[in-house]
Amino acid sequence: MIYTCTITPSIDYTVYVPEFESGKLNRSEEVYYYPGGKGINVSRVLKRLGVSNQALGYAGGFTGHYIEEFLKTEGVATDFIETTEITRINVKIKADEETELNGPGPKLTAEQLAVLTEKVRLMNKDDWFVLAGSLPHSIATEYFLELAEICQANQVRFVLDTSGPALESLLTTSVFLAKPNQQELGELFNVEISSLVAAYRYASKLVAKGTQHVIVSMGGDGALLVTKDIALIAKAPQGTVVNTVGSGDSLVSGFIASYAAHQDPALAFRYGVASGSATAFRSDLCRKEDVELLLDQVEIYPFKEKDVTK
Ligand SMILES: Nc1ncnc2c1ncn2[C@@H]1O[C@H](COP(=O)(O)OP(=O)(O)OP(=O)(O)O)[C@@H](O)[C@H]1O
Ligand SMILES: O=P(O)(O)OC[C@@]1(O)O[C@H](CO)[C@@H](O)[C@@H]1O
Repeated sequence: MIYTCTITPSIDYTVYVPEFESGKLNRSEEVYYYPGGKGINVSRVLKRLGVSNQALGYAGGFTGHYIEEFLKTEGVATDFIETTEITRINVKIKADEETELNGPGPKLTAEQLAVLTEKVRLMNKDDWFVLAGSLPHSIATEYFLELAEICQANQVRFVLDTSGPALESLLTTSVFLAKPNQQELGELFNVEISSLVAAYRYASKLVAKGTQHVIVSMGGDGALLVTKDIALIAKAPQGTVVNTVGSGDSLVSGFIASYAAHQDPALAFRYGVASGSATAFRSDLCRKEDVELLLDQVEIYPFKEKDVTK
């Protein structure tokens, strides 16, 4: 089974406005209330790609209830641990530019954290554990390290799509897939990554530390996959961008869905990039038919440092 885990879910209140002026009253006639948070997006896309999975994490209050009901109507299995705190609402403003306002994550008790640990303990070598989204600063990094170590001991495939201080420590454990975007990769090393060569060099450092597959996503420029055996660049398909929120999560879902079926990282990379772009071209997350239409438009070629000028 594939388990996703979102410590900090959200409702993504997504508003489209022709123009957005900060400091003024802006009115929108098109709004959506999507269940969000990175692990939840991974779950929703996996389900759309025909891969059954279960969404774990924490949810509470009327917003948490809304998320659970929404996922139920889409056929996504959930097993959230209830919080007394209301799950956050993240605001996504779609105007000429995309502006986001994300709320803080929940404050969790030791008992609530222990419930998740016990769920992870029950996973085995046929399972995947996808830890995605921000990890509240109030939770010690050691807690997440313990989850990673349990995965390692039980040969659970551990996928990481998070940012912040815990990420660096977690990347010293046995990670199956990490998907930082360019900025997140830079933050890990305290550098700005502005070229493919730099992305390759820093991704290689993560591979050297033990991460099996590193995908550096680069928005409309595509993505880079580095493993100990291969380095591939994917150019993203062209299209009309509607809403890029969740495109990185869709990349992760597409990679996992294809890898679980074929165990071929290059194939999975193509499927992942097509999934990411298919989401960028929709208001909500991608559907399987969108992904399959884009597959042939993803150009993939080997990365060779000497051939790359930027
Ligand atoms: N403008 C775009 N045009 C085409 N494809 C895009 C565009 N933006 C994103 N994508 C696709 O989605 C993938 C992931 O995008 P990105 O690097 O923005 O992820 P991210 O920063 O993790 O996003 P998020 O956190 O919103 O999920 C890219 O590798 C690409 O395939
Ligand atoms: O605040 P975090 O946890 O870093 O990111 C949360 C979030 O921006 O990420 C998803 C898109 O990737 C959205 O659904 C959600 O609102």
